[in-house]
Formats: sequence, structure tokens, C-alpha cells
Amino acid sequence: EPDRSAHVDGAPPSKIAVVGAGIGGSATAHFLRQHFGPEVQVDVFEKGEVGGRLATVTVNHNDYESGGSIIHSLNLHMQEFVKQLGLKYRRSVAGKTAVFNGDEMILEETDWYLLDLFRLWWRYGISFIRLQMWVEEIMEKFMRIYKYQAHGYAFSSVEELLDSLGGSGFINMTRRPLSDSLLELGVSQRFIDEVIAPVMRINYGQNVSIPAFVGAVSLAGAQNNLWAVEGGNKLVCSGLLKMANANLLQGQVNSISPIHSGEVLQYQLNFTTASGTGLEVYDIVVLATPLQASVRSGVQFEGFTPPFDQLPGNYHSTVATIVHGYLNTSFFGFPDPRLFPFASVLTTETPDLFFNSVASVCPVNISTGFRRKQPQEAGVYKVFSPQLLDKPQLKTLFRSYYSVQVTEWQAYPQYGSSQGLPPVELHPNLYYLNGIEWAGSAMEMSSVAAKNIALLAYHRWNRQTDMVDQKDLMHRIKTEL
Ligand SMILES: Cc1cc2nc3c(=O)[nH]c(=O)nc-3n(C[C@H](O)[C@H](O)[C@H](O)COP(=O)(O)OP(=O)(O)OC[C@H]3O[C@@H](n4cnc5c(N)ncnc54)[C@H](O)[C@@H]3O)c2cc1C
Ligand SMILES: CC(C)=CCC/C(C)=C/CC/C(C)=C/CSC[C@H](N)C(=O)O
Repeated sequence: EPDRSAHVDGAPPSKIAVVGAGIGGSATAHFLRQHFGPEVQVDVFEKGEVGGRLATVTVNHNDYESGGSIIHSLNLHMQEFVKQLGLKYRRSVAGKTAVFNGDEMILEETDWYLLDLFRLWWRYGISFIRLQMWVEEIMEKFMRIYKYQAHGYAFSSVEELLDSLGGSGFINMTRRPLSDSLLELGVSQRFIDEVIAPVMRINYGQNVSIPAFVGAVSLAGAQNNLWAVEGGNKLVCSGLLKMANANLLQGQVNSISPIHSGEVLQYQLNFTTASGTGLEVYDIVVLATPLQASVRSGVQFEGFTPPFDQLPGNYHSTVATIVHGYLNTSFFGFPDPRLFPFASVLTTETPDLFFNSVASVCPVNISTGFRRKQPQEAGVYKVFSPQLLDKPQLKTLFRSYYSVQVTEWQAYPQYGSSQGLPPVELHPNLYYLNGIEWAGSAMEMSSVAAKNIALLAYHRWNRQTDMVDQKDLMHRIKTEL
């Protein structure tokens, strides 16, 4: 493919399109504005709600997160967005966790930290210490991305990005099962079945054969230094679009086709809004939505072949059911609800168990003060399950309820349903953000990909090859003035 980027004379791009206003697309709009400056027109297309998989539902006059809910304390892009937007942090309200195997609770957190540690040691040996150290080491390497991005370095593929952080070790972690990595580390099978599997089930609705890298992301999401955005995580998306001075176009992009005029390559986007169909021409386009068939983005490529026919793999369906009612603690072996001390119940991989987790949830506005309800009181609970819950299943989990709100998500990749990581560059100046989810799906992963694409687009436009896919970045950065 000849190099037909739009600029012939060093001129900046005049129009950039971003498809999707989830955290990935809105962060991309923000970073594009940072790098390309105030003159370029940034149009963001959104066919649904701004926020995408960050969304809330209203129950009894309060809003609750129904999609992406927790953020790690070391997720620095999310942290920075919240700071720049003047939003507030909402710390997770402490609550005890138990693990249920379909018959009984096999693990119960208590009020005594030392007792919990002793019990873990008694049951699993030093598995939990090994695991803690493994996750810490991965997090430490992952944190290198912030330095590389602050120095302006970009990567042309997810593999290159991971390689720069953790070498071939990180890339291999996207290919081998989590259980294999943990067994090799010396973590016991019992610990994997009773602790790791329940965490994978609540976070990704999948089992311990998911790749080790996303497994580590999931375990980081089970640590106790988590937070969320006061008012709802989706406020970050609307805030970023505003701060980027982006034009939000409420509509669906139907097709993308290249237009060649001499040396110049641009893209025509055909779209449908409430007022009918339209088309616009752009110098740079970023696709910030999954393109797998099961997600039904509706985007077609015309007049060129991207580096795939149809992106392989599927997205995993997860149902989030938010119930306002009375938990049936008897089902968990606690006939007296006053003696049920848990805020979250995780589950082991058990045939016929119809749910992955049930947890008492906090409203997104807790600055006014919030107390977790006792199980003998009516409370708000979130149930994750692979399928819609029917009435008998709801009646199994809840003695009675006032309301039930259901969101069916194409939530995250069905790990193992595809080989390899999707490409970032689909054609000159046409980028794809969501391939990173096949390494790990989380708000911060989309934010890291957004910064990377903004940098990559900028360097490609300005032909700065020395800022893309550079090796030995730790050393380079140390020696840069
Ligand atoms: C139930 C659930 C719980 C989760 N929990 C967490 C968590 O606790 N912590 C965490 O970090 N992550 C969590 N995640 C993952 C996280 O929510 C996602 O990784 C992240 O939100 C993905 O953002 P995105 O912008 O890349 O994609 P999306 O949010 O999917 O955004 C894509 C957007 O593109 C739009 N779109 C699609 N096609 C078109 C088109 N043709 N034209 C115009 N617009 C289009 C869509 O409407 C959508 O708004 C969770 C996800 C789910 C579903
Ligand atoms: C990207 C890095 C380094 C860390 C992110 C860690 C993190 C916050 C992972 C969460 C992943 C995830 C998909 C959680 C889904 S369920 C969340 C929660 N338990 C809920 O009940 O909603």
C-alpha cells in the first residue's frame, strides 16, 4: 500500500472522526485534541448512550453502576481524567466477602484480619502470598506505560505495547491459561478452584482457562484499593468530550470507505442520525467500539480490505440484574438474616449454579452519606449471571423484591474464542482501539489504548518514525534529557 497520508506539505489534519463515545472513544477525542491542537475538528459518533459500557440504572431514586464499576488506585489515566474534570472519587465501602459452592459457604471473611490470614494459610499454604507477589510484579511492569506515553512513545500493535512493558513474558501471558501460570508459580489447585475461579467469575464471567494477562487484571480488580467516580463513571466520558471540544454526533456510522485524490487519502463515513443519512470526509478515523460480529457495531468497510475479513472471536454475554429487595440468606445456609454478615457472595465453578455473584451495591452518589443495609432490611443487590434470571431463580435468591432491572451486556471478550490480538492500524490513518480488550478489558485498558492511538496518529501524520515501536524504552527514557 503506497503511503497516501492526507498531508503533503506538513499541514495538520483538518477533520478527525472517532466512532464510539465510551471511555475509549471519549479519551481518544481528549488525547487527539491534546496532540493535534485546537484547530482540528474532532467529531465523535455515538449510536447509543455516551459512556457505552459505563452506565447506571435508577432504583428507588438512586443510581447504581450496571456496567464498568470499579477502578484500581494505580489506574493513572482514569485518575488524571477525574482530576482534570473536577470530579470526585468515591471509595469502595468496605464489606465482607464469602465464597459459595452451591451448597454452603466454603470461605468466609471475618472482622479479624489476622484470623483471615491464618485461615488462608491453613487452607492454602503460601499460595496467597505467591499470588500477591505475582500480581504486584505485573502491575509494576504495567505502570511503565505511563512513563512511555508521557515521553510521547507509541506502539503500532498491542503486541509491541505489551512487549515494551514486560517483554515476551507479557505476550505469552495473553496466550496461555491463567491456571497454567499459577500452577507453575506454585499456587495450589485448591486455591485456584476456591479463590481464583470465583474472582474470574465475578469479573469476567469466565473460568481459570482465560489468558494469564487478563487473569492478572482481574486479580488486580479484586484488591482492596479500588474506587469509582462520584455521580457515576460515565461522567468521565461526557466530561472528556466537553473538555476536548468535540462535536458529538448522535448516530450510527454505517460504512467507512477510502477516497483517493492524487497523493491524498481520506475516509468517507456514511452515517444515520435521527434526521436521516449523511456523509462526511475525514483525514483520520479512530474506531472505538468492538468490531466482532456479536457486538453488532454495524460498521462496514467498503473499497478496501482491512487486515481481517471479519474479526474472529465473540463477546461474552453477561447479565447484570439489579434487585431491590430482601436477600434469601437461607439459600446460603443462614436462616436468620441478622446473622448474615456478607456484602458479596462469589461462587465456585459448580454445574447448575445459575449465577456468578450477588453483592450489595452502593449508589453512585454517596457523598451525602451511605450505610450498607443489613440483610434483614430491603437493600439493592447486583447479580451477575450468564443468562437472564427467570422468576424461580429470582425467588431462590430473594425472599421478596420491589423491583428488578436487567442489563444484558456484550460485556468483554469471550477469551479463548480467538487466536491472537487484533490489529491497531487497519489502513493508513485508520485505527482500531478495542483490540486491546483481548489482552485485558477494563476502563484503564481502553484509556491506555486511547492515548496510544492519539500518539500513533500524531506520529504517523508527522512521519516521526523514531517515536513508534522503539525498543529498550526504559533505558532510552533514563538517558533522555
Ligand atoms: C458488566 C460489566 C462490568 C464491568 N466492570 C468493570 C470494572 O469494574 N472495572 C473496569 O475497569 N472495567 C469494567 N468493565 C469493562 C469496561 O466497562 C470496558 O472495558 C470499557 O467500558 C470499554 O469501553 P470502550 O469505550 O472501549 O467500549 P464501549 O464502552 O463499548 O464503547 C463503544 C461505543 O461505541 C458505540 N458504537 C458502536 N458502534 C457504533 C457505530 N457504528 N456508530 C456509532 N457508535 C457506535 C457504542 O454504542 C458504545 O457506546 C465492565 C464491563 C461490563 C459490561
Ligand atoms: C488495567 C489494570 C492494570 C487494572 C484494572 C483492574 C480492574 C479495575 C479490573 C476490573 C475488571 C472487571 C471487568 C471487573 C468487572 S466486575 C466489577 C465489580 N466486581 C462489580 O461487581 O461490578
